[in-house]
Amino acid sequence: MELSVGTAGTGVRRRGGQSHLGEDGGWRLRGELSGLHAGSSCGLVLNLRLLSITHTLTPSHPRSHQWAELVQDPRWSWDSLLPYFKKSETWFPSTELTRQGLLTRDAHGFDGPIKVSHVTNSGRPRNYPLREKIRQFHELLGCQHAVDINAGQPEGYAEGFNSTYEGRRSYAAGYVLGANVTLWSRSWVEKVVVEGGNAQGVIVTRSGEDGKPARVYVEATKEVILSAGAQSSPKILLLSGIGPAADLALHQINPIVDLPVGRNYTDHAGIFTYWAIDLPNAVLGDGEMQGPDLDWTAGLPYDWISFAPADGSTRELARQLLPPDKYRRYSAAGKLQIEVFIVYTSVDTCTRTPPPAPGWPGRGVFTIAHILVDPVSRGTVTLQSTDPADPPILDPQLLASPVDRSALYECVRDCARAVQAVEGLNAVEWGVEDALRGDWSDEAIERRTSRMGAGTVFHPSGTCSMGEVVDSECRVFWVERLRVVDAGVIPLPLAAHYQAPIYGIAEQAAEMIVRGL
Ligand SMILES: Cc1cc2nc3c(=O)[nH]c(=O)nc-3n(C[C@H](O)[C@H](O)[C@H](O)COP(=O)(O)OP(=O)(O)OC[C@H]3O[C@@H](n4cnc5c(N)ncnc54)[C@H](O)[C@@H]3O)c2cc1C
Repeated sequence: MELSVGTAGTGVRRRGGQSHLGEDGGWRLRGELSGLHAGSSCGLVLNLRLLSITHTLTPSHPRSHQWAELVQDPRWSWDSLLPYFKKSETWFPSTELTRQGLLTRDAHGFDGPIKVSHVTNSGRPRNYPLREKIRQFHELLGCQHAVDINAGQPEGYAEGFNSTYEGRRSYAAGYVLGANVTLWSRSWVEKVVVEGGNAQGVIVTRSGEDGKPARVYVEATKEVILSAGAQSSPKILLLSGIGPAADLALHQINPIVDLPVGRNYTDHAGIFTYWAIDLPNAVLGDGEMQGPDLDWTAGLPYDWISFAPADGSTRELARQLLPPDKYRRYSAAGKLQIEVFIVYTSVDTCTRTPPPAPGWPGRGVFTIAHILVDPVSRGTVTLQSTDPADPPILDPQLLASPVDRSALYECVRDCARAVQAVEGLNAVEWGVEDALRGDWSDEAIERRTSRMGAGTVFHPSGTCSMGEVVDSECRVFWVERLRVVDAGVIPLPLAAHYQAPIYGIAEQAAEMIVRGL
C-alpha cells in the first residue's frame, strides 16, 4: 500500500451531465478511464491502484465450470486454472487457520512471485480495533464464516487477504522477464497490420529521447499478442478493421472481419456508504499510523470480506426477466452476486468531481463497499474517432438492468440495517443530509449514488469475449497469427477481483502459445 500526500487523482472524463443515472435509471459512464478519484483520509490520498483489495483466486462460484461450459473447453474451469493461480503465489496463511489446523494448502502456491498474505499474517501487526465488531456485521448480514474463500468456495465471510506482505505490494512487474524479452516503454500500439487474413505486425508510436514521437512498423515473426486490457485491446482491433461491421462503417475503416469486438463489456458496479462511529482511534487517520500492535501501513485497512448470492426477490426478478440460459447461470447453486467489505477509512472510487461533501473525509469514518460481482447488464467499447490518440468511448451500462439494480440496492439496505445493529458501534451514516439518512428506498439510494460513493471498482472485462471474438486458445477468429490475452477475453463476470484471474489467463495462454511453436 502506498500513501501519498497530494490531491486526489483525475476522475473519469465523462460526457454529459454529472449524474451516474441514465434516463432508464441505469448508470452511465462514458469516456476515458484516466484514473480514479480516490478517497482521502486526513490529507492522505489512498492510491487504490496500489491497494490490492484481494488477490482473489476464485473465478465465480465453487469449482465453477460456467466459463468452461460456455466455450466448451475444460481448460477454463476453476480446477484447470488452479495450477496457474498457484504458480503465481507465495501464500502467507491466516494465523487463525493455522492454529485451528484448517489450512487449505492444496489450493495455494508457496514459491510464486506474488506474496499473498492474510490480515493476521502479513508481516506487520494489524490488530485493527474493530475486528470483532465488523465480524459481527458480516454475521448480521447472514453470512457464515468460511474457512478460505480463495479455495474454490467463496460464499460466506472470511479473513481478508491481499497481495501485500510487510507493507509492500506484489504485482506483475515483479515477474522476472526472460533474457529474450525486449521491453519498450513510452510506446503505443496504434493498430495491427493484417494482410491476406494474417496478422503481419503492429504500428507503434514511440516517444524518442528528444520527446518527439516516431511511428514504427514492427513485424511479427510468429504472431501478434495483444494485451492492452479490456478497454484498449478492442480499440486497437477496431482501428485494425476487426469489429462490428456497422462500427467500422461509421468510421470508414476498411473492414477485415465482422466480429462483436467491444460488445459484452461488463464491470463490477460498486456503491460506497460512509459511517461515522464514536469510538476513538478505531480507524485509519485517527491516532498513530504505526505502533507496536497496530501498523496501518501493513496492508489494506480491513479485516473481513464476504460474498453472497443475490436476495430472493432479485432472483425472482431474474427468473422473470432473463432468458432461460442466462437465468440458469445466474441461479446455479453457489453462484454469487454480492461482495461486501468494510475499509477502515473513507474510500471512493466514484468518478465525479469535485469531491462531494464538505469536510471530506471526516475523522472516525469507515466505508462499506457494496459490490455487484455478477452483473447481467452489458455495455460497449466503441471508437470515438480513427485517431489512435483518442480514448475509446466506454459505456459499461452499469446497473442498466433492473435485476442488477435490485441486487445491489437490496445489498445496500441489508448492510445499512446490519451496521446499525452492531453492538457498541453506534454507526451513523455520514455525508448525507438528515432528510436522506434513514431513507433506504431505491430513489434515496440513487440520490446518494448521484452525489457520492458510486461507480465501478475497475474490473472491466468481456470486450474480446472468448467464444465470440477469440477461440479458447485466445486466437482471434478468422485472423491468423493474432491473439488477445487480457481481461477482455473473460466471457462472463467473475466473483473475483481480476488481478489473479488475469495471471491465470496469462500463464495458461503462455503455455498454449509455447505448445504451438
Ligand atoms: C484503479 C484500479 C484498482 C484495481 N484494484 C484491484 C485490486 O485491488 N485487486 C485486483 O485483483 N484487481 C484490481 N484491479 C483490476 C486489475 O488491475 C485489472 O483487472 C488487471 O490489471 C487487468 O489486466 P489486463 O492485463 O487485462 O490489463 P492491464 O493491467 O490494464 O494491462 C494493459 C496494459 O496495456 C497497456 N496499453 C494499453 N493500450 C496500449 C496501447 N495502445 N499500446 C501499448 N500498450 C497499451 C497499458 O498501459 C497497460 O500496461 C484494479 C484496477 C484498477 C484500474
